[in-house]
This record gives sequence, structure tokens and C-alpha cells, in this order.
Amino acid sequence: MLSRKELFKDTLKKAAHAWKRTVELHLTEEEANLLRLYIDQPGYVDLHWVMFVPAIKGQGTEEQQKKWLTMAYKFQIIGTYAQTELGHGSNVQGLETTATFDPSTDEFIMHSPTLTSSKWWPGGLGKTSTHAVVYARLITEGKDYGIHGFIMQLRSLDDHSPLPGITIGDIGGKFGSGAYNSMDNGVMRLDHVRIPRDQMLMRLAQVTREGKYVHSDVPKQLLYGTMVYVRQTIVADASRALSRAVCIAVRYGAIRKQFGSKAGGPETQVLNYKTQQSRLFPFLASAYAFRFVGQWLKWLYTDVTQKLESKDFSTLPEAHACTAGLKSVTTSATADAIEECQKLCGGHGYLNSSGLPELFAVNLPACTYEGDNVVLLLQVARFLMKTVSQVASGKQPVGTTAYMGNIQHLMQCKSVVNTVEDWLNPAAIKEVFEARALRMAVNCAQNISKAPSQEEGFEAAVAHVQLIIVTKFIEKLQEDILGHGVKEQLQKLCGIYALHLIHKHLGDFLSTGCVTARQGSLANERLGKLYAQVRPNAVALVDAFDYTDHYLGSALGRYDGDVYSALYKEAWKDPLNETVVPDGYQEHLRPLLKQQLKLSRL
Ligand SMILES: CCCCCCCCCC/C=C\CCCC(=O)SCCNC(=O)CCNC(=O)[C@H](O)C(C)(C)COP(=O)(O)OP(=O)(O)OC[C@H]1O[C@@H](n2cnc3c(N)ncnc32)[C@H](O)[C@@H]1OP(=O)(O)O
Ligand SMILES: Cc1cc2nc3c(=O)[nH]c(=O)nc-3n(C[C@H](O)[C@H](O)[C@H](O)COP(=O)(O)OP(=O)(O)OC[C@H]3O[C@@H](n4cnc5c(N)ncnc54)[C@H](O)[C@@H]3O)c2cc1C
Repeated sequence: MLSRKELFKDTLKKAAHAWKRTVELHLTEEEANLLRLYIDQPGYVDLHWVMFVPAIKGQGTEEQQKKWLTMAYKFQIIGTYAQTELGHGSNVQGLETTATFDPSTDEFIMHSPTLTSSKWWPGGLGKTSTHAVVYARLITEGKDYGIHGFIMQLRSLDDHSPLPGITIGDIGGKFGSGAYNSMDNGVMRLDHVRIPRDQMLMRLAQVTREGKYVHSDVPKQLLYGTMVYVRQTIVADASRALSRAVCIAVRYGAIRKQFGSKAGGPETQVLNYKTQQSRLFPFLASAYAFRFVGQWLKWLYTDVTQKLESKDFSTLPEAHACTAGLKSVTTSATADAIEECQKLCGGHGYLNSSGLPELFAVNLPACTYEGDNVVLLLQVARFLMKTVSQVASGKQPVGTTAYMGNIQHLMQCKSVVNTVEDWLNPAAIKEVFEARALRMAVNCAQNISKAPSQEEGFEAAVAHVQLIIVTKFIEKLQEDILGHGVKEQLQKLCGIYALHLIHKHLGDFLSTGCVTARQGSLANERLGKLYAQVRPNAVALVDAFDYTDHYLGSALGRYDGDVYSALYKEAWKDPLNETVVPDGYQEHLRPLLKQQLKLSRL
């Protein structure tokens, strides 16, 4: 119910209070992250911690880190990540902002040469940030060396006014009434703003006092390292958002009753309808699947970071492909699922008090930020095409593409599934996913060799990423899992996750010859049985996410199931209900009614 201005101020207040508590309670970095997570309102601090600090850590020299991170960690400065421009987002190489070195003063001149080069979107830039890592084309000795990162002070640390040459503001209201409107995504134009040479982030490359450009011995892709880090965190966000939506829809489905009353008895819980289960339980399974793959991705990221520290860059391409692919597949699936959960809750799901509209609005942009999902999947396709060609020349693939080394078998194998029960076998499931992914990648590589195209391989990339998710779920179930019967429930969810994908993408599985039509229909039959088996534990499986009512923010998803009184109470809180007769009655309603009454009497 807050206006944009009130909402923004509320975010400032919460962020300041959270920081105060962080200091008072001596919270660790992890605990402070959790505190921000549960505040659950996008704000400038997200960009400060999730992008500004990591960008300096990844791209700054030790000296630069010491100087800037010391201030950033104490919130003496507030930073953002200013990469995207009005005319260029996905294509980072196309950015237009320039950083021209002036050897006479030992400074860079930061400039926005065109309207389209205005920085546009950075969170916190509009009204809050005092500093930013700004991405700009480095020009020295008359040559353009492409995009590099620069630390810039944007606002005075005394009175917060923009520094000379900097025009800065908010880009305006966004989708939904709350959601990202709490964030001051900003626009910024630079008019020949001078910064010292040592504010270029110099871990990847340096400009000497004389203006010479010098490469470091690290790959230039590390410039994109912050995005790899954030994409990894977004997978965990997607799993959390999806589990919230599913928790609301499952709990409500157990309360809501429609039709099916026998002899005057109670109606049927909508969760008992097979159609409801077949729409909802794949999301329940996906929420668990994304959580497990998110945990694995965090491990992969930590591993690649350790390797980078010892100058081993060999796993960087895989880390890029995995973070890009998983960010893309999980956020797209989550946005679609939240929208569907609204429909699964019927009309009440459309009310703000269900919590679903806000959840949808706040998670929808994850399909776009940190890399448009299609653009990122095309990066995965590019990685797969390279791997296929390496396999063809005898190189053994490793990591998530190791299965491609089994090319002889996977290109011609036939699924062993013969009965409904055979679809319980994780090895049989994994084999068809591997065969589908490999065959699609090889087909794509053949098509590209005939008619090269940047856009080929999107579907092959999706198949590969889904294989990763299925594989990581299966691997999770090989670990010890505490709790009586928990593993059995997770096995059922794993089956649902994999088999619903076979159902959804049956065209791919059939056209690549990985399963027959009969095997496809056996998979559907198995799926129906799994839904019925999961039903008795569905509520427990969402209770297990352990969300408080406060965090869930939903009248429909309440733990105690007292849905109707909650909806009723929430309705009365609406400002429209502050008066019995609405504002506007005297000016617009009354004259209309009176006039019509008069006319009818004539
Ligand atoms: C805990 C608290 C909770 C709080 C929650 C916070 C949640 C956080 C969310 C915060 C909210 C919003 C933040 C949003 C921030 C942003 O959106 S920042 C802007 C993001 N922008 C993008 O993502 C742009 C996407 N575009 C790109 O990444 C590149 O332009 C693209 C990769 C598409 C193309 O790069 P190019 O260099 O132009 O071209 P290529 O020829 O394709 O690539 C060259 C080679 O580089 C390899 N590559 C590309 N990217 C990477 C990478 N990231 N890492 C490693 N390697 C990479 C690529 O594979 C090529 O390799 P090859 O030549 O094939 O060997
Ligand atoms: C809420 C939010 C917060 C953000 N925060 C930040 C921030 O803090 N800092 C920052 O720098 N940026 C930020 N961004 C910007 C964000 O990173 C970009 O919007 C994103 O990278 C997508 O780029 P774009 O907007 O240029 O989309 P475009 O690339 O213009 O995409 C438009 C359409 O074209 C398609 N398309 C583009 N290229 C191709 C291709 N090669 N092949 C096929 N189809 C293609 C896309 O799939 C899409 O459908 C934010 C954005 C949002 C929405």
C-alpha cells in the first residue's frame, strides 16, 4: 500500500537498521546475508554486497582491494555495478561509455558520448550509491582496448549531491506495485569526468604512467567474473522463490474444497484432484531439484575460485556454462511456476494477500537481469559445440560434459525401459537424458557445419542443463539422508522431476530416438502413480521448507490453514475500506445516479 517514495524510504530504513544490528550483534558475513535475505525487499545493499564488493575482489589488485574494500566493508561508501546502458545490455562488448587516458594529468576521462551510452538499470545508482564500478571502453595512446572496470565516486560523501559532470537519477516505476519499486535502479550520464589512473581495476590489465596498455597473465574473461558469481547465487534465489510459491499452493490446495460432495458430506480438497497434482507436483519436485543443484553449483563456484587463485583457469569455461545455463533454466521455470501457482489457487491467488503477485513480480526480472535467459543459453550452446568438436578430435571431456565421452554408446543406445516400474531406475532415467542431450548437441553441430548460425543450439542447451539438474538430484540421493522415510520421499520427487520433463519434452526424446512412444506412455503412467504416492506427504514436504508465516506473507499459505479468516481480515485493511462511502461519491457517483433517476421519471 506504500507509494513509491514511501517504499523507497522504507527500504533505506530497513537497510540502515539491518546494518546497525549486524554491527551490534557482530554477525558473520553469512549471518548478515541471511538477515538481508529475510528482509526480503530489493534494495541498494544487494548491489553493494552482491556485485560491487565482488567486482573489486575479482578485478582489483591487492592494493586496490585494501583501499576500497576496507571502506566498503564498513559502509563508509555504498557501491553499485554500472555496466548496462540505455542502448546496450546483453552485448557487453557493445558498451559505449569511454575511459580515455590523459597522460598529462595521469587521469582517465570518463564520458558518455551518446544518449544510448547513458548507464541505465544499475540498482542503487538512482538515489543511493556513492560509488560504482563503471564499465567503459579503455582508450589509451589513441587505441580502443575494449571494456574494463573503473571505480568512480558518484556523490559527495558530505551532502550526497552528484559530483561535477555527473547527471544521475532514477529510471522510473517498474512492473507491479511493490517488487523492484523499492530499488532505485538508475540512469547516469558522464560529462568528461576525471578520475585518477589507479581507479582502473588493474588485476586483468594495467595502464602504465606513460599510458602503455599491459595485459596480465589472467584470461580476459575474468572481467565477467562478477556475473558468474551472481548467476550462481541466483539459482539458490530461484529455488527459494519457487518453494515459497509451491508452499502457498500446496497448503491452500489442502484447505480449498470444490465439488465431489457425496450424500451431503464435505466437498473434495482440490489437492486431491489428479489435474491439480499433475500441474503442482512437478513444481514441488523442481523446488527440491533446484535447491540441490544450487548447492552443487555453490561447490563448483568455490572450487573454480580456489583454482583461479592458484592460476589454474582450466575449469572457467565449464563454470561459465553451468552458471549461465542453470541461472537461465531455473529462473525461467520459477517465473512460469509462480504464475501457474496463482491459477492453481483460483481467484484468491490473484489477490495481493495471497503473496503470489508480489512473488511473481519480484522474481520475473531474474529471467532478464544478470544476462537474458536466451542469450545465456546460447552461451551454453557455444560451449557444447566446442565440446562436441573436441570429442570428435579425440579429447576426453570432463565435468558436466564427461557423458559426451561415451559417444559410441549414447548415439545408438535404446532405452531399457519395458515396464512402468523400470522408470524407477535412476540409471535408466539418466541414460535417456544423456542420450537426448548428446544427440541434440551433435545434430546441432552438424546443422551449424552446414549453415553456421549464432542462434542454433538453444534446445540442445536446455537438454544439457536439464541433464545436469537430473544428475545432481540422483547424486544427492546417493548420500546419507537423515530422517525416517525422507530419502524415499525425495526419490519420488526425483522421479517426478525427471519424468515430467520427459512428458513435457517428449518430442525431443522421440525425435532423437531416445525413447519410443510406448516408453513415453509408460513414463506418464509412472508419473501418475508417483503423484498419488506423494499426495499424503505433500503438505509435510512444503512444511519442510520451514518458512514462517511472516516470511511467506500469504493469507492462503498460512501454516495453521485458517485461510478464510485471514483473507477476510486482509480485505478490511485495504485503504478503500477506510470509509464506508468512497471518496468520489459526491463528485462523480451521486450526480450520475441522481441524473439517471430523474431521466427515468420523465
Ligand atoms: C544473499 C542476499 C540475498 C539478496 C539477493 C540478491 C540477489 C542478487 C540479484 C541482484 C539483482 C539484480 C542484479 C542484476 C545485475 C545485472 O544485471 S548486471 C548486468 C548483467 N549483464 C549481463 O549479464 C550481460 C550478459 N552478456 C554477457 O555476459 C556477454 O556479453 C556475453 C557472454 C553474452 C557475450 O560475451 P562476448 O565477450 O561479447 O562474446 P563471446 O564471444 O560470446 O565470448 C567470448 C568468450 O568468453 C567466454 N565467456 C563469456 N562470458 C564468460 C564468463 N562470464 N566467464 C567465463 N567465460 C566467459 C565465452 O564462452 C567465449 O569463450 P570462447 O571464445 O568460446 O572460448
Ligand atoms: C530489475 C533489473 C535490475 C538490473 N540491475 C542491473 C544492475 O544492477 N547493473 C547493470 O549493469 N544492469 C542491470 N540490469 C540490466 C540487465 O542486466 C539487462 O537488462 C540484461 O542484461 C538484458 O539486457 P537487455 O535489457 O539489453 O536485453 P536485450 O538484449 O535488449 O534483449 C531483448 C530481447 O532480445 C533477445 N536477444 C538479445 N540478444 C540476442 C541474441 N544474440 N540472440 C537471440 N536473441 C537475443 C533477448 O532474448 C530478449 O528477448 C538490470 C535489469 C533489471 C530488469
